Amino acid sequence: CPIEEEEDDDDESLGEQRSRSESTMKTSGPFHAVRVSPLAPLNRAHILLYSLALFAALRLRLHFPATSLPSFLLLAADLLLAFMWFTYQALRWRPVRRREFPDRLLHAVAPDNLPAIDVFICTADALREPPASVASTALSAMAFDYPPEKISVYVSDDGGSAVTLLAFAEAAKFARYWLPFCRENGIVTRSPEDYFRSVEGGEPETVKLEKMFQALKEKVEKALQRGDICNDITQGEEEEEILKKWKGFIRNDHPSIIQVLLQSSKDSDVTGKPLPNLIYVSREKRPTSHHHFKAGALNALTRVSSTMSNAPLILTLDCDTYSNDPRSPLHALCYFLDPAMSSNLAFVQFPQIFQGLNKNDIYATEVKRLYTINPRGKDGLGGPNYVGTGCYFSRCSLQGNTLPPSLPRQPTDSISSEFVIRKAREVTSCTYELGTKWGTKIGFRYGSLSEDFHTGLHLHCQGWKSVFCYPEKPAFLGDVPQNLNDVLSQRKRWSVGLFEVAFSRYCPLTFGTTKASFLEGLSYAHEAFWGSWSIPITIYCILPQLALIYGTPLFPKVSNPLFYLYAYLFLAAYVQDLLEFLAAKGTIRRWWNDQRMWMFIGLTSYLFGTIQFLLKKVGVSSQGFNVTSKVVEDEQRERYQKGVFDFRAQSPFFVSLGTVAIVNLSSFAVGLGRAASLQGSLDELFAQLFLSACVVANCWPIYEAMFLRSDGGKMPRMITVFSLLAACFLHGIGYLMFSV
Ligand SMILES: O=c1ccn([C@@H]2O[C@H](COP(=O)(O)OP(=O)(O)O[C@H]3O[C@H](CO)[C@@H](O)[C@H](O)[C@H]3O)[C@@H](O)[C@H]2O)c(=O)[nH]1
Ligand SMILES: [Mn+2]
Repeated sequence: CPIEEEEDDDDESLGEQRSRSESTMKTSGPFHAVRVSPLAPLNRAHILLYSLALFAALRLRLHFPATSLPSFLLLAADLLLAFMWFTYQALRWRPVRRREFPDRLLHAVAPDNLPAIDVFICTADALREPPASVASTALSAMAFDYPPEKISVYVSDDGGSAVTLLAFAEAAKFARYWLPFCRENGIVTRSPEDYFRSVEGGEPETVKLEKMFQALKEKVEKALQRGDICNDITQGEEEEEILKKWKGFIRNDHPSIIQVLLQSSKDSDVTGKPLPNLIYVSREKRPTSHHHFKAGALNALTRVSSTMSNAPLILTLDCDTYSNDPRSPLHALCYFLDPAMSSNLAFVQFPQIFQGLNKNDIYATEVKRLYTINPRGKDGLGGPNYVGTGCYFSRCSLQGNTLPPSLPRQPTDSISSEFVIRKAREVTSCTYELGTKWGTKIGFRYGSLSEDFHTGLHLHCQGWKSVFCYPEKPAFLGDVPQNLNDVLSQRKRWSVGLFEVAFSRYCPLTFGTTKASFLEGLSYAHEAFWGSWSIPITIYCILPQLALIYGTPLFPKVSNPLFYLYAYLFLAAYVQDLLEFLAAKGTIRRWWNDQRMWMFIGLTSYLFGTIQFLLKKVGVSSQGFNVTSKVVEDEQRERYQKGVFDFRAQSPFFVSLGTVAIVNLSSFAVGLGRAASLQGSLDELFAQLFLSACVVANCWPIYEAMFLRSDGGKMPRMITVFSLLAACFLHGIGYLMFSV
């Protein structure tokens, strides 16, 4: 019985409303409420106005003879901008906000009746994803405020590393102390790594646990450095026995390795309470068979867990996404246990929120639009995208209702019985999926490097719904890449993955709009075609600037009333973007960096991603899933924390950025010169001069890195030279285009 639509427009903030309702309405009432944004009507009115202006501007472009190359390019750019704008409006149509009342839920549902939860944690590279941190993420989920015997944590190790198994074997021992410690002291940050980062010393109990965790970390690090686990690292026969499983195998060629590290029915913590199940899984890998990256790993875990705990709910977590609020399961259950929703609710997605961002978020790694603004927009249509982590699924949405709920087994069989382990190994073998619907019709979907986007789209198209759950206190926190090259590479992977969906038979524009709903399809299309931002961004960052150098006007004069049409289109887009950003608790400085990174990403990740995707289409190259590194060197971390750009990499991305920076600097200088000396040219060329000025302002960190800095994060000399050469080349093209 949820409140379907509660359009109360009082001034109370959501937080206040929540605490008030929770304290006064403990007895009964719905578990959650939803409210449509009061801005929705305003958004719709603005959509109308803006689309009229857009239409007029496109007509104007068509009027110029599109025979000349520059007008043709500008027309192409404008059409793409219009397309991206249009698809985005679906997200502004009906944004909603929700809130949950977990206390009411606890009041209404006895602990015995709470459903079991299987937690999936993926890791893929012991060097880029430190195993002790992965174990810390697992511990944070094991320590949920939830009956421990109802929690099972499964870790998928695609990195095929004995060190990860060691870290988990150690974590299993540490859990005996850690879980009661959290419970008894009311600790909220239950990832030990993050808890001890913020808390130092204190009670003897705290100091003791800190020492234990430190010892765990050191042991794991020692093993990592050695690259081998010797007897002096392991302790006791039991651990040696466990680690033997990895003897003689390498990461891309090994059988399934499955180890039950904790078993709720047998193992208990130091106070005698049961512990959650903890299971290590490294699915079979052979060089000859495709493993489908993270989606493959998640599907393997889905099947392994169905042979063991088979919980009706599944939480997926990336190895760096630790729980920051032990009550997140209860928030999710406020939806899953609502009979009005549960029948077609596939998943409850929490936002991705990150720790360790620098003050002004120079690389815009918060990705506010993707992770917090857009999901609210989608939530009003049929539900947010799945974003890969911090998401509770109903198992049926992944496995289909047709599947037998569990394998036939004796109730007396424990999850570590020979029979169950044999089954689990069977379902994680390389050949198990051949000829099945895994990855196509059921489970996490294959065929895209953005498996999360792809899976969410499929579920919505099958008629499932989802919910965006955004409690005041971040439920999960993750890591961000801390240098520019890593950020740009990550976004390139995303854009390729999204293109793979956009140009498949599941294109959101056709498949999405018809199978889900028109607006949902549009909103999915907006993200699927992200990579195509590269075309208008590149054109607008180069072409008008070259024309300016040669004195060719491409936009109406300031004295022409049509100039105001362009001014409106430009300003309204940026101002609306800014307002939305601020409304989502952003700051102006962060917004500025966000729009700068949009431009940088367009000129690099999206551009290279588009090219790579095309090459892949014609069969030239293909890319795997490059795991983002979660290890940061001290020097880099320091630079990042100071908010200084890091260009220390021989990266082709930087040549692209450097070239655009130089072209704009020169056109801005020439343009200013023209405006000062030639009468009337400011009137004619103002729009282009303004555009150059904007790009120059955005490129400021690049000029610094090329010409002013001397620290380790400056632009490599070679990259500066290549950029200068490329800029000269572009000037030559400009000469041919505008002067001959
Ligand atoms: O073959 C693989 C590759 C990756 N992973 C895991 O996938 C997760 C995400 O990888 P990461 O390198 O951190 O990628 P990001 O770009 O930071 O991740 C975002 O984008 C991914 C899709 O590209 C989503 O899967 C993630 O949930 C989302 O946070 C990590 O836990 C990896 O261990 C695997 O398990 N197997
Ligand atoms: Mn990540």
